[in-house]
Amino acid sequence: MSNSPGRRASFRPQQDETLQKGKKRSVDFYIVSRLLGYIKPYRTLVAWAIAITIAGSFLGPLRPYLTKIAIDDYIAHGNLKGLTVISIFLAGAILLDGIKQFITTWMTQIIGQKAVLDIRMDIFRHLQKLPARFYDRNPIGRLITRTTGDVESLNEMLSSGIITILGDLLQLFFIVVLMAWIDWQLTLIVLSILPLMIWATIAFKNRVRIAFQDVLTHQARLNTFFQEHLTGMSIVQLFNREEREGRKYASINADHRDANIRTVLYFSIYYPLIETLSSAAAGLVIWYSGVRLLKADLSIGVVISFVQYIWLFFRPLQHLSDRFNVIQTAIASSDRIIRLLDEKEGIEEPAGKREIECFKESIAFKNVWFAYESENWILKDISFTIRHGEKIAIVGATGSGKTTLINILSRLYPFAKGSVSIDSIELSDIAEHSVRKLIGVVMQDVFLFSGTIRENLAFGKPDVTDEEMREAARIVGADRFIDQLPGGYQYRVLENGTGLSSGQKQLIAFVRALLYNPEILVLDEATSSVDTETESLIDAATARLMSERTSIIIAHRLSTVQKADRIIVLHKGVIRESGNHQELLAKRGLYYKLYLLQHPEQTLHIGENGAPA
Ligand SMILES: Nc1ncnc2c1ncn2[C@@H]1O[C@H](COP(=O)(O)OP(=O)(O)OP(=O)(O)O)[C@@H](O)[C@H]1O
Repeated sequence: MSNSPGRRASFRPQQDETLQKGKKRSVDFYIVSRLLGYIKPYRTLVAWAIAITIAGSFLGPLRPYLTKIAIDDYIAHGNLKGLTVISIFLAGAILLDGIKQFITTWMTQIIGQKAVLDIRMDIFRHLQKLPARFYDRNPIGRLITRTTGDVESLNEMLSSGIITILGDLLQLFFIVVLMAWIDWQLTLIVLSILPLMIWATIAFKNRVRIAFQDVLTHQARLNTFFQEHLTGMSIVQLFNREEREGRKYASINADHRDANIRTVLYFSIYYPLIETLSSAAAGLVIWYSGVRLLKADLSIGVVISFVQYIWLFFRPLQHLSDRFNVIQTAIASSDRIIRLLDEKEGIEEPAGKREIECFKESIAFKNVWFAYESENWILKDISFTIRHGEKIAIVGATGSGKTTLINILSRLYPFAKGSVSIDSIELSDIAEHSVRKLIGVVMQDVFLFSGTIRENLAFGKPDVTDEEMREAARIVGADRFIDQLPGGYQYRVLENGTGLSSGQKQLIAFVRALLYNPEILVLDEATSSVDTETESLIDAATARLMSERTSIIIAHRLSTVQKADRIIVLHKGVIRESGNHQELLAKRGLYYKLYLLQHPEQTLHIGENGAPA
């Protein structure tokens, strides 16, 4: 029946497909227009490359035609002078064609490299603006693939794609015109193969496009896994996971290989097929030429020129399918790159944000609620005030939300409900860079870049003088160990501070923070234990860093906690207690329990009333 459910259902995919196609076309158009934006600065170079390609595209097709004239008009009539002249023309055409190829290759490569440099810069600048939330969702390996594999395939299109396609199309046009000019019947034989070839090319193109996308997806997975395991190699080794991680890698690697093999399979079918079709065309031309030669209806020059034309004709055709491939892959890559560049979440700061030059009065959290994911509240109804010059310690069990509190204050994550203000100005109304200038954060895990100690210390203040740097290192107490390093301040730190102890890295982070000289210091104290000497060094350094500065410290060590003007006790995202060390001990509440848990040896020193003896 015509209106059976099955029949009706069959309409849907078709409609969807049409919609999809329409959407895809507009997406492709959008991508192309964005890419053109990157080419625009080099339009003069592009114009030259196009002009030279157009001007030189007849040189290749001219060669068989000149060969035909040489044979039929001069060799056949024993005209040596004519033969010499035509040979000079032929040599000139070959030479000019070579020069044209050199110039266009050189120019298109330059255009590609320049545009790709701009794209890479845009990606990097954009990544620097993206918020922490974005990095929670996107594995580093995938992002690395954007600036390597994806940018590379884009480079291939920009440098060898479009202009070469134009050259190939023009060459095909001239070849067909010259062939038809010489002999239309033989031309029809050559063209008769074309439908088959176009069909094979389209079928190949579609399959290879999908397969290439698959390869890139697997490539990103491979990179993510590889990058993650290189970073965490010591954990892999310490937990004896080499074998199992090796197996996991083998599986991802095998998927990548299979995806590649699929593309190779299509190529290994397509190229011999095209070869066979071209040979079939050549065979047909030779057979038909033979028939006409026997009837003395054709000259030998025509036959030789056509044999040359067949190879000239099918080569650009083959090139074209290659180029379309490059373009398809590059469009898929561009789509991913442009989607990344269009990622606007949290990066567009509306104009008119306030600048704060200095911190005068207080930081106030009022009924702040925060969740990393939907309604899974990590901070619940947090309210507290920090006055200028106060030193606040935040304590609480692991996972209670201490770091999250700091993440909110330094605007790494936006909060959902409530208000956070600095000097009565809403945090969200202050320009991001102004907040970050005001607040200096020392993270628990110190991150150092590969480079010299000096470069790492000057990260927040690039124009720092040697004297200032030495003075800051002296204040923090880092000068002694830095001086003992080979090369001192010029000592090269390896990636992420490898080669330095965790205590040394802490001290470097302190000097870096001191040089940045923020009005509000936020310090996530390291939990890893260091030897007693370094401990006392870090203790003293912390005290110096905090002195005469509003400080908020996630405190793990008793000495820091005791020195704080006020301690905020967090428990499962809620402020449970607040007060100074003695007040909180006297309360015998959560702080008291935490304190005893971390410092059982201190029990004896606590008097009956809860105050330290
Ligand atoms: N980027 C994130 N995405 C999702 N959840 C997160 C993220 N960072 C932290 N969390 C979750 O938020 C909660 C609070 O984490 P937070 O790092 O603030 O705790 P903390 O008190 O600083 O702990 P610790 O003392 O162990 O450093 C934890 O349950 C943690 O799993």
